[in-house]
Amino acid sequence: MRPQIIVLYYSRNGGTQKLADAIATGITQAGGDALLRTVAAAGEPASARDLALEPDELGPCDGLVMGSPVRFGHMASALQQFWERTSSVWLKGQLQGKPAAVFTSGSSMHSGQESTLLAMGVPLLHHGMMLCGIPYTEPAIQQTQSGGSPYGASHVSHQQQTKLSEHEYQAAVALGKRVTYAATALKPLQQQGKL
Ligand SMILES: Cc1cc2nc3c(=O)[nH]c(=O)nc-3n(C[C@H](O)[C@H](O)[C@H](O)COP(=O)(O)O)c2cc1C
Repeated sequence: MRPQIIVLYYSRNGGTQKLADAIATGITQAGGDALLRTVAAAGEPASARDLALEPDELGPCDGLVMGSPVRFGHMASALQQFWERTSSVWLKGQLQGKPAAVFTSGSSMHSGQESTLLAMGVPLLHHGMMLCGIPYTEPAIQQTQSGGSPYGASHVSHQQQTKLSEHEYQAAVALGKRVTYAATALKPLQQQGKL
């Protein structure tokens, strides 16, 4: 069976959603199925395109990639609130030993992308997930003049520009592939409870 990878994101203006789509492309190219899911923020309409993720969908997945806009150097509260609904998943260890990765969109350089990426990894580590970054052997990480980092995929949106640069796109595709290959490789050990 093809690895089922959840791409969970929140996006108000579309930049983070563009990264989610590039990551989904990488997942598909690596032989997996990308399940694009979102969360609704209080006072905002639900996504017209992707379903809202419910915690009970986490158990069957083989990996998860999570993305958020930068919100004062941190992830959006809608995503934090989602993780606060996952205690039963955590108690059963349903994400333990599965690969994960993170991505973000922020309006300018040096204004919180790295702190947001690192903060998003924290709940995933609490769930026992195996966090993947993007290695420096990926040319886009070496060459980018905007987003893309060893901590995860990213986009610099400057005045709400949602179009990804070529390097941002390539880094996001590479991250989707890496999580999918990791899910394929880890699944036997994960199912035996060795991770
Ligand atoms: C409340 C708020 C706080 C924000 N804080 C930051 C920030 O700390 N650093 C930054 O680069 N952008 C910040 N932004 C801008 C968004 O992160 C940026 O526009 C992002 O690309 C939006 O992603 P989206 O297109 O997926 O909605 C903030 C935006 C809002 C509304």
